[in-house]
Amino acid sequence: MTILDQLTGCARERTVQAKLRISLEELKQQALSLPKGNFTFEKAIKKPGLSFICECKKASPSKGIIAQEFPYLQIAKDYEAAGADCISVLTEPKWFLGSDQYLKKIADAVSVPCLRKDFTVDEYMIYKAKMLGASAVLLICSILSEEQIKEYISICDELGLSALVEAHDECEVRMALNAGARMIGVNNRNLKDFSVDTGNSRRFRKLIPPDVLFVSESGVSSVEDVRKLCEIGADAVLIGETLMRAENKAAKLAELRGVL
Ligand SMILES: O=P(O)(O)OC[C@@H](O)[C@@H](O)c1c[nH]c2ccccc12
Repeated sequence: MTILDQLTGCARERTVQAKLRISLEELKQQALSLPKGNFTFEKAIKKPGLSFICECKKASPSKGIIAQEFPYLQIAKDYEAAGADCISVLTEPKWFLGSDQYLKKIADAVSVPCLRKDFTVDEYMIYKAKMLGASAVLLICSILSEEQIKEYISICDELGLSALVEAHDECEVRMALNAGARMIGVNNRNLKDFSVDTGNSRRFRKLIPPDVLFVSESGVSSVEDVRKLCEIGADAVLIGETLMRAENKAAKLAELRGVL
């Protein structure tokens, strides 16, 4: 079994457990009774220039523990103060050591839009993301069918959430486009073997039409990486590990944004 199979299996199991506490119908009703979102995540990325999505992540399956100390609220506030356009929060508990509560507390404390970074395998998780204060959810092509992506995008539309549809190869980019994605994240990391190649973003950029937002995800570690991604016309970069390992996150973000 690959790690991706295990991650999706766990996400299904978490959903089964959560449904015992609150049924899908009840959660759906609660989520739909909240004020509709305003697609703020997409809007933040649409602004001219390269946008920065900064990630709060304690650990990952490929790197183990990345941050021994994890004052997630302070990290999120530092990101915001240093000019992050959006914040990505891992909620997957087992491999990424994330938590729904991290997202809820961060979304309450900052005014930039937050992405629920998790392995969405059930519509339940989208309603839950809304309840937690997220402005966007991640839909990973390699674990979903085109039909599911379509269906989940329409649930997001109903809630005013943005969907970041993640693709790792040409076939998945086409699948995302066919499903009506307005925002595609090209993952430079292969979730099957964890190899990283920022050339993915360069290769797939031309497949993505100009009216679809293009986010380059993973493995961005230097000003040079950022400059190259800017050159190919990325709308945003999603950076986790590089920021999480930096002692001074604000300074690191300023350096990557070219402000220093
Ligand atoms: O830490 P990095 O290499 O900067 O990567 C961030 C982000 O792209 C990565 O965490 C990620 C990309 N796709 C995912 C899907 C699930 C969990 C995590 C991810």
